[in-house]
Formats: sequence, structure tokens, C-alpha cells
Amino acid sequence: MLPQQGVVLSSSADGTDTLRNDDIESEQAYLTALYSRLDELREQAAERLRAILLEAGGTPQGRSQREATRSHWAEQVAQMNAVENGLCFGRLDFSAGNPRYIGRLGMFAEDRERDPLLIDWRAPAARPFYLATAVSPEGVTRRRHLRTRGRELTGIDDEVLDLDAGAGGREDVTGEAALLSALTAGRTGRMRDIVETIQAEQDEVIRSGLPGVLVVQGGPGTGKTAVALHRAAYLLYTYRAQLTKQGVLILGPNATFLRYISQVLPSLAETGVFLATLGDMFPGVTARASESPETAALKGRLDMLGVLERAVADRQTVPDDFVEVDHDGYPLRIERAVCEDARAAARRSGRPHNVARQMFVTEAVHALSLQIAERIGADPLGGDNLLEEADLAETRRELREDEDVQRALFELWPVLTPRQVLRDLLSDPDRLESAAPELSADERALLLRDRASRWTPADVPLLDELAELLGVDDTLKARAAARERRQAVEYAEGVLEIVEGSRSLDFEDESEEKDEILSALDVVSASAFVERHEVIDTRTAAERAAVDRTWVFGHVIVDEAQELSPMAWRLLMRRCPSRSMTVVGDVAQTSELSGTTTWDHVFEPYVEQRWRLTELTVNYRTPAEVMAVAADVLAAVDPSAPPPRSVRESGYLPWASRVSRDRLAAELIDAVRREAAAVPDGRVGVLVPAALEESLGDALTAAIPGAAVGEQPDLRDPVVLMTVRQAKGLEFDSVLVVQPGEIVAESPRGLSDLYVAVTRATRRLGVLHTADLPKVLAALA
Ligand SMILES: Nc1ncnc2c1ncn2[C@@H]1O[C@H](COP(=O)(O)OP(=O)(O)OP(=O)(O)O)[C@@H](O)[C@H]1O
Repeated sequence: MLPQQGVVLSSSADGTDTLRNDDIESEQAYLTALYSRLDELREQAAERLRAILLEAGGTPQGRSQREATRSHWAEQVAQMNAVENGLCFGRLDFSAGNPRYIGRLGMFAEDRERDPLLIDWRAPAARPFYLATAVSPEGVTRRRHLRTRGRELTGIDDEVLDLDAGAGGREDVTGEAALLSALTAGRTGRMRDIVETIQAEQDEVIRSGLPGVLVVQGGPGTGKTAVALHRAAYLLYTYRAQLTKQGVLILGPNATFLRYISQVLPSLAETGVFLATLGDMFPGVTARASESPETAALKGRLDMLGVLERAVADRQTVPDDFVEVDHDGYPLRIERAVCEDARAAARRSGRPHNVARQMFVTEAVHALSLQIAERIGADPLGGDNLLEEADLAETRRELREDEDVQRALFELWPVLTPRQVLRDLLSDPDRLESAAPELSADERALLLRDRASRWTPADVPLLDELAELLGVDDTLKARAAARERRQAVEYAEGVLEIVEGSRSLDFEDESEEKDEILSALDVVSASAFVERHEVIDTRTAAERAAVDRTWVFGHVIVDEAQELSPMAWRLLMRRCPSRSMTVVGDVAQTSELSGTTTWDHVFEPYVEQRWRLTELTVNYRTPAEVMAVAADVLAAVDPSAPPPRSVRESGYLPWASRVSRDRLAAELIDAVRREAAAVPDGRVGVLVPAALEESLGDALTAAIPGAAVGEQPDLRDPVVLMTVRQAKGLEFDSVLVVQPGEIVAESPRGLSDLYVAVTRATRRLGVLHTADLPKVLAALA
């Protein structure tokens, strides 16, 4: 028996009788007028853009203004191109007043009144489109969904919201027919926007205010990802000035997932968002390598803080006895005691390692200068030292500039980079033992790896933490900037000389004119020339954030947030000191060992109880037949968690088939062929235990050439084989789960993995197994 019968959508939803010719004609005429207006506005914007591109020269300020105007018009043109499909998708009729048309963009008539022709879905005036119901109609008498293909109207679905007029729709969904058609459409391997059918509980989340931490907990298929993306678009629209400057970060679980969602925001005409995985959050590093879940979990623990602190402290060394350097022809000893004092003073400063280094050097040089003073300034008569303060200062300067001294001090307290420290630490058992005495030998063995290993996502929070511990010595940075500028000026001098040189050639036969003509150097100095040609930063906030580790975002959105480790949360919180965040996830789907199973634990250290929780309860993806199977798995993961209610039935019953081990690959290939034929317009997902990924992947690609496998399979291929971890957040029309028992056995969070696996299907679910089914799938036996 299926649960949740009460909410199941029927395919005979209202709207089928509304295709009246006169309505179609008048709505088509309105649509055509909207598109003409769009064309007009786009042409105007393109014209302005062309004009700006033709302008040249001017003062730096003028150029920078021009650049801002150029990017404004370029963005306008891009936005208008992006909304070409589905420009207008809805209409609201009210008991009084004019109807409102709702679409992907706001447009006004050109007349003096500037009447709204089309209302942006994010504007407050569009809200009743998502919220009005027959019981609470907010003055709306009819909600109309307009279905289009290109610029052509292909259908109309009406909902009459007047109880007296016999409204028969359901109260728990809005736009029933349009919703059903969106949910049953074949999947393409790219997520689509849901702007036409956002449901009331989702709308609440999308339009929630900007400040504070908002946690959206919801079962599989409740639209968390969709809501997170639409919220980004809503926030950028509502708080545009603030957020375009600071940028919005959306963090997703892996690169395949980012590609899956990559089309949604552009289709909503929003591009100013930095989409990243944890592995992208340290500029200069793209961390994609994999490692054992246990190693990743260990790296995610807060214990790593102490380990990293000690790893840095271990790099601040003192000699056993002394270091001898040659200074000015004389041997000079840097004694252990001197180093210890200098190190203690530098550590006491509480500054990060690279910044505190200045203090270490100053203290050491001071001690060495006294040593020299003793040698050369000692009064043979036993009186005070004969050197004056000015002499000592000069000695200190000489010591600082002495390359031998510099080298010796560098050895004792080197300038370090995060990558260097982490690489050294993880590839050296002695360093590990010294930095991590509280970890067991087995744990340290988990961390140990080859020096040449590639970075993993779990390394990134460690690199970021090290960047904080090491800091950047601003004096070094300033010196580098000064050097760059000096080089630019030298280059400019070169340019001006060439101009001068060619001028003398040009005019060598016209000596009387020569004095009349100003040379380049007469009107501009080399440094002014540099200023004029300094590159104006035209990058968006998202682009700048991608290369700046210390970038602070205006808002951070985290998807599949249950998977983040405590160390990863520290990194994210540093990127968002305002704590303006939207965190979406499902603690029943956690598969990372260092992920969370309660939100309280995550936020308590940062905002205590000051975070808001919203729950999404309706499952738009998984049909009721499949959800009935998943509910048993969920009950084993967390008996207290209610399964999300499916919004529809698919009419297909999930199945399981037991096969012999030696026939597994062959049976799988047959099943894939059958399923691919059953969803010809959609996608088949094959979810396997990690241990079988390679062998079954090989067998499948040999038999079915279009099948995608590997680390980053192309989801647009008709058949995709992957592990459950890779399938996080994704969906397929038909899903085949292979060897569920092995999926459960592979990880301590195996039951959660199985729950994820069985909730990926939008239509059909099948299970292939060689041993007994896990108890939680008994319903399929
Ligand atoms: N209001 C809606 N209208 C149309 N489709 C919707 C709506 N809400 C969700 N969907 C669709 O339901 C599917 C599941 O949504 P989504 O992937 O956002 O769920 P999720 O909660 O993130 O799931 P998971 O926890 O499994 O990752 C998607 O295909 C999405 O487009």
C-alpha cells in the first residue's frame, strides 16, 4: 500500500478544458507584443554597447566609467538573451484591477505611465502567483500558466481561485497541471529552473530575508537544490547593489554536480555567482584527488587545528648549540640562547608565522650587533663600549643585508607557504609524529602519503587554516608591489624612448618643425604613463573571489551541507563573517564520515542558537511507489525522521531481481537496455558499490557505447554508471541499484548511501543483487 495518497497529483488536473481559441489568440497576441518589446529593448542596449565600444582615450576616470557602462550594457544584452525561452509564463487575474503577467524579467511599456507589461517573478507583485490558493486567494480570481515553445503559445492551464465559482483544485499545490507536466518530463542531464511552478513552502524559503543563517532541511527530492538556486537569484535581484559588489558563493558537493546545476542561474539571467566545490576554495589549487573516507574524516576533525599549529611551530627552530656565519670576514655565532629569546619574543607577539618572522629577525640581529659591538667597540681600558647608537644601527643594517646572515636566519625561521607546510607534514612520518602526538599511530598512518600526491578536497580546509596561521608579511608584499611598479615604470620609459626615437626619425628632414612639436616625454612622465595604463579591474565579484583567498562574500549558499566537516565549516565561516548564509541539506543522507547528523552541532560554535530552520516536506522527484521502498530505508537510518510525501505516482512498481554472480554484468546490460527503451526521452542511472565501479563500468561501456562512466561522467549521456557518492543530488528517469548489500557494507554510513541511491529516480527503480537483499529492502523481495 502506498502512503501519502492524499497528496498525489492526478494527471487529469484542471486546465484540460481551458484551451479555448479566443483565449489562445489573445494570449498569443500579448506574448508577441512582449517579444517585440524585448527585441526593442535588446536592440537599444546593443546599440549603446556598440557606441561605448567605439569610444577610446580619455582620462583614467573617464575610462573606468566607460568600462562600468560597457559592462552594464553587455550584461543587459546577455540578460535579455537569457530570457528568450519562457519569457512570460503566467498571468494573474484579480477581482479588481488589471491582470498581471509574470515572467523571467520585468518590462514596462514605453508610454508615459510606464505601465508594467511583464512582472519579474522575484518582484513582490508576482508573489500571489506562487502563494494564492482558493482558501486564501489574496484577491486573485484566476491563475493562468502559459506554456510556450520558443515564441509560440502551446497551451494554457487555468486555476480558478474563487470557491464560490467552484474552484476544484488542491490546496497543497499551486499550478497542479503545470507542475505535473514539469515533474514528468524526461530528464536531460542538466537541472532546469522551476520558476514557473515554485510551491508555497519553497517560495517562503526563496524570499526569506538576507541576514542570518537559514537552514533548509528536507528529504530527497524536496527541491532543496532548486530552492537554493532560486534563492540566489532572488537575493541578487532584491539586494542587487550590495550583493553584486560582494558576490554570492554557492558551494556544491562535486564538479559533476556543479555542471548539473550550471544552467539554472543563467536561465534566470543571473551570472554573478561563484559556483564552487570545497576543492576550489583555495586559490591556485584545484583539489580533486580522492582518498579513503577515513582519511578525509580525520582531516575534517577539529583536532587538526592543534596539529597544524604544532606543524608551524616545529618550523621555528633553534640550533643545538650555535650556527656560525661569516660576516665581513669574521666568524659570527648565532647562539642557541639568542635564537630561543628571539623565537620567544616573536611567538609572544601572537602574530602569524610569516609576520612574526620580522620580530624574530629584529631580535636576532639586535643580539648579533651587540656581539659585534663587543668585539670591535670594547674599550681596551675597560670603560663603556665605544660604539655609539648610530654605529650600532649601521651594524644592524649591515647584518640585515648580509646574505649569509639572512640565509642562516631563514633556516631558523623560514618564510613558509601553506602548501609547503602541508606537503612536508603529510609526507614525513617524523614531522607527523612531532605535530600530532595525540593521534594514534594508525591515525597518523592514515594521514601519511607520498610527497607527490595530488590535493584532495579535505586538504583544502587545512591549507586555508595554514594560510591563517602563516599570514602574509605585508612588507614582503609591499616590496613585491613596489618592484612590479618599478618594472612598469621602466617599461614605460622604454616605450616613451621608442616614441621619442621614432619621432626624431620621422622629423629628421624637417628640422624647422621639430621644435614646434611636443614630444611624448614633454607631456607625460613615465610614472604618469603607467598610471594611465594601469589595468582597470573589470572583473565581477565572483571572478575576483575565485583568486582571492580572503574574499568575503555577501551571501553564502551551501548545498548538500550535511557532508561538510567541522574544518570545512571553519573555512566557510571565514568567507562569510556577516553569517548571511543559506544552508540546505538532509541529515539522513549524510555519507561523509566527518559530515553532520545534526545541524545544532554545526552552528552552535558560530551563531549559538541564532539560526532559523525551515523544513521542506513534499518530494517532487520520487514517485510514491519508489518512496514507499525508500521509507523503509529511512526508518533504519533515522526512525524519527518522517519520509517526505511524494507529490505523484508514476504507475510503475519498483522491482528487484536476484541473479548469479557470474551473470551480474550480463544481466545488468540487459536491464540497462530495457530501461533505456522504457525512458527513451530520459536518462538511466546505474548506481554501484565503489568496489564494482570499474569492472561493471568496463562491461557496460563495451556493450553500450554511449554509456558514461568515470570520475566525471557526462550526465547528458543516456546511460550513466556511478557510485552513490557521485550520485549525490542528481536524478535519473530510471535508476538501477546494483548490489545494495555491498553498498550498505562499504561504509559505516552505508544505509544513508542506500537511501540516497533509492531516491534518485523520477520514474522507475530496479534492483539487481546476487546475495540476499538487505532487510530494509524486504518490500522488494
Ligand atoms: N516546484 C517545483 N516545480 C517543478 N519541479 C520541481 C519543483 N520543486 C522541485 N522540483 C524538481 O524536483 C527534483 C528534485 O529537486 P532537487 O534536486 O532540488 O531536490 P533536493 O531536495 O535537492 O534533493 P536531494 O536531497 O536528493 O539532493 C528536481 O528535478 C527539481 O527540478
